[in-house]
Amino acid sequence: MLAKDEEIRDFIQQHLYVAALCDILDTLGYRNQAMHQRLRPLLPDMRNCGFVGRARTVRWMETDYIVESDPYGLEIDLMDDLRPGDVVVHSTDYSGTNAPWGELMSTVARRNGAVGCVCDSQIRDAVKIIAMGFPVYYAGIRPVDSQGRGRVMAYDVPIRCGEVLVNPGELVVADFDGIVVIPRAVEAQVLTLAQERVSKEDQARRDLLDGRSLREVYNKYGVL
Ligand SMILES: O=C([O-])CC(=O)C(=O)O
Ligand SMILES: [Mg+2]
Repeated sequence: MLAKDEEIRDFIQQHLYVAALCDILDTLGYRNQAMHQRLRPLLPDMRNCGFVGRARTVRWMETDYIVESDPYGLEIDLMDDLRPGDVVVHSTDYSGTNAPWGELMSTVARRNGAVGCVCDSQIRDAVKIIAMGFPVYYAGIRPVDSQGRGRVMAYDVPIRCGEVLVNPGELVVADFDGIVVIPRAVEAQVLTLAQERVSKEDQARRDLLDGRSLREVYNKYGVL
């Protein structure tokens, strides 16, 4: 991530959360930016299971053969090309035939500075990834290698993951509630509006604890 991106990441981590970002995207007409609820965090610490980073997208294709000359192909090239602040985002594997993410992928990703992975497919080496503390969101756990089952057709291309179209470089924010993808065109606007939203929620919470009715508080701040 660039210095500016590091500031964005710190700002989101300190002040925002996924639900607030989703509400702001709703108001801007982007109502389908939250990934499907099948994608859940692997890390058991619900306060520290997420991440903020930029999408490195991976488009998979199911296969039933091994390419003997280079069984992993572009999958290896992408991993070696990861940079600080990246989030690896794998396209959906509805059949769940393949586990492209595991402990070694987590190891190289972290070493290269990547902050997380969304694998809308299977993962393996789950206990070892938890021990490492690398944030992964996954659709299932299954101990089968990708070799001969799936192949990366391209990376850094638009993909579908968790029923959301993800473009390379888009901001991906994950916490215990789930994962949201913020389109580039509205990124700055979303961050500003989400901050206002959070401060309204803070005021609403205070008023509720002071004994005001939900109707009164909702009428005053317009947030829920
Ligand atoms: O082999 C794979 O693709 C996944 C895996 O086990 C690892 O990353 O350690
Ligand atoms: Mg492994």
